[in-house]
Amino acid sequence: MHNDIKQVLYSEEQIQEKINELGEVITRDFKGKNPLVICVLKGAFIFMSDLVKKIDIPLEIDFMAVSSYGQSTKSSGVVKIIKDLDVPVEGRDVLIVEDIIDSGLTLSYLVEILKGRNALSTTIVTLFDKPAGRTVDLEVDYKGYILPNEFVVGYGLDYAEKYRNLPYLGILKNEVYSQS
Ligand SMILES: O=P(O)(O)OC[C@H]1O[C@H](OP(=O)(O)OP(=O)(O)O)[C@H](O)[C@@H]1O
Ligand code: HPA
Ligand SMILES: [Mg+2]
Repeated sequence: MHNDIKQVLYSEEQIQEKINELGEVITRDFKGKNPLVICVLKGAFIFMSDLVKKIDIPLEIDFMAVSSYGQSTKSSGVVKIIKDLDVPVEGRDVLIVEDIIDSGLTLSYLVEILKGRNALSTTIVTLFDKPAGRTVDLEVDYKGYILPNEFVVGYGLDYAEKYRNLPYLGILKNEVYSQS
């Protein structure tokens, strides 16, 4: 285990099991459709790559980079688009792939943008959900694990851009925050 981590919440194996389950359900629910699967960068990049391998229907992928946390453990409340999609979403069934939903601000903003561009449908899949952090109403279609109200890192999630490469999800030691 990394020296800055005080507790592992979900191991690599547990995460893969959950992704297998999510992939099966999504495969069943999207049969006959050709969804555009959107990865919300950066955090969702590992989940996206593991999940699409478990979705057994034709699909296309695209990427959008947004950021609201910066170097902090609290959302700035302002969601910035850093990279937009390459393809139009008009008339498409869109599946948005997110690593974590906390306040809900990032996704409520994204869903509004995609609806404004006339997506046929918008569906959300998140690997982790922190319902206690929510400040806006958001309907989430598929959730992996429900988390306690703690700042977590690993499996794509960062603190100040670090720890994304940890293969598990963990909680940082308190002194890591106080040092920065
Ligand atoms: O529900 P919210 O409170 O909006 O939080 C969730 C969002 O915050 C994180 O992204 P961040 O803005 O840190 O960018 P990153 O993915 O590049 O780390 C995470 O990856 C989600 O996209
Ligand atoms: N960890 C990392 N990034 C995040 C979190 C978290 O707990 N919540 C929202 N973005
Ligand atoms: Mg982040």
